[in-house]
Amino acid sequence: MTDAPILEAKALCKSYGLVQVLHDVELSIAPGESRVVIGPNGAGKTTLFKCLSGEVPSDKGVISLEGREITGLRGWRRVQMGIGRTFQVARIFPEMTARENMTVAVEMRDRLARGTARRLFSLAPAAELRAEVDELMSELDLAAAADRPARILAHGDKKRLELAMSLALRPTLVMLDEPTAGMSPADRADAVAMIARLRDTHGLTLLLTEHDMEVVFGLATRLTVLHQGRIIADGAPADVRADPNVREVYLGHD
Ligand SMILES: Nc1ncnc2c1ncn2[C@@H]1O[C@H](COP(=O)(O)OP(=O)(O)OP(=O)(O)O)[C@@H](O)[C@H]1O
Repeated sequence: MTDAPILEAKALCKSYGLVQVLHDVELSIAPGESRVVIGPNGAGKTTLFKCLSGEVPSDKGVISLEGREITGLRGWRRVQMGIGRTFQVARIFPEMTARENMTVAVEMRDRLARGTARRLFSLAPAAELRAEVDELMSELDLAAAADRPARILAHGDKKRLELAMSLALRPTLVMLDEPTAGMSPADRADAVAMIARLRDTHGLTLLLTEHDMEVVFGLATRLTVLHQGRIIADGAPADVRADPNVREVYLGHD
């Protein structure tokens, strides 16, 4: 692991109207880290993700990806540069089958790489792309759901499909916004094991938000605590867990 950060945010600020949601947020994520951002509801975690991924513009501050400034870049450019993202509610194409969803993602990655993204999609990609779709679907336990419309998939299948689609874009950093939200405890444990396995096999750096403490401490190599839009702690999970200030505003409520 080198010390040069994959993702860095400096003095990041964001307001919605008159309400300032992020105050001078500083974040530095090293390659191979699994960083989990925790904090009470409304702390600004999703807003931070949106600013980092380019879904909303930040008002002030600088964001860099592998040393290159990305602050003003649109979301799709950041995806192209290696940021993958999943959402609290899975964003998939509901009327297409799981396999068609995957095909769109794999084809898009291939077309962006070859500069042919504007051509019409046929959903009949080359054999090697079809093989890649099959491989990713079986890696994420989606083979049985492949030919079902995405809208009727079970909750966990939808979340895994969205994750598989983001992996199809071959990201270096994957941002997961509450990846186990709405799951049963058993499904949560499976999701943690799968995320850890994917991280290791694909060599991913992870940035997550999560409320479930078993998930947090099961995945985090480093924790950042956000409270009212400010970072109040950042460090090794055991140190953050023991921090009296963190216990006061968040962890002590468990
Ligand atoms: N589009 C928006 N317009 C106005 N205010 C917003 C908007 N999005 C979020 N907010 C406000 O910004 C604050 C931070 O919200 P955000 O969703 O980032 O918090 P969070 O830490 O992700 O919360 P949760 O854990 O509940 O998902 C909240 O007070 C929220 O009401």
